[in-house]
Amino acid sequence: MRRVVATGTFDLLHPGHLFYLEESKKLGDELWVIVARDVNVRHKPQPIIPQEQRLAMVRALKPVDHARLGVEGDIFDPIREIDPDVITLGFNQFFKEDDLKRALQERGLRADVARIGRYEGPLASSSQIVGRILEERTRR
Ligand SMILES: Cc1cc2nc3c(=O)[nH]c(=O)nc-3n(C[C@H](O)[C@H](O)[C@H](O)COP(=O)(O)O)c2cc1C
Ligand SMILES: Nc1ncnc2c1ncn2[C@@H]1O[C@H](COP(=O)(O)OP(=O)(O)OP(=O)(O)O)[C@@H](O)[C@H]1O
Repeated sequence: MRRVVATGTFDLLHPGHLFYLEESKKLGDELWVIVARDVNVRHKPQPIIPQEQRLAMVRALKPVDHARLGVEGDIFDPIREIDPDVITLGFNQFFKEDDLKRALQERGLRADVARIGRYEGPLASSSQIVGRILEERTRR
């Protein structure tokens, strides 16, 4: 059984998220998703949707076999528990593949790292959806 781990914030689900998860699932038999905790989203504005609700929506998606919230502390703890064969990074995730590979090796974790491509859609970005709502609903 080949296990794949995908990660992300998944605020305001869109087809780009689905593409990332479908492509991740193709790399193995079982897809595990780690959903970022609100407190750990510091690289962009806080999510609109609360973490438990983001988790519930991700868990309901077809390619997803298991979904859980990440931890607040050491992000390698859930990886140790799941023991995946592959960890996928989305096209715009800030982690560099080589840095993540090195960090895994240093901790004795065997997972490989794969980068998934971009889905090109008119509104396949959480921040663009927020921008569009503000534009459309605040116009006088
Ligand atoms: C290997 C790995 C493990 C992660 N584990 C956690 C975790 O335990 N808790 C958490 O809040 N975020 C964790 N994250 C981070 C997020 O899920 C997400 O990748 C990060 O917030 C960037 O998200 P975005 O580009 O989807 O916004 C992990 C990321 C990676 C690459
Ligand atoms: N259009 C897309 N095509 C492919 N993968 C995507 C796309 N949008 C998001 N992803 C991937 O889905 C995962 C979760 O993404 P995230 O929650 O950061 O959404 P986002 O739409 O990129 O958010 P934001 O617009 O705020 O940066 C990440 O791995 C990300 O790279």
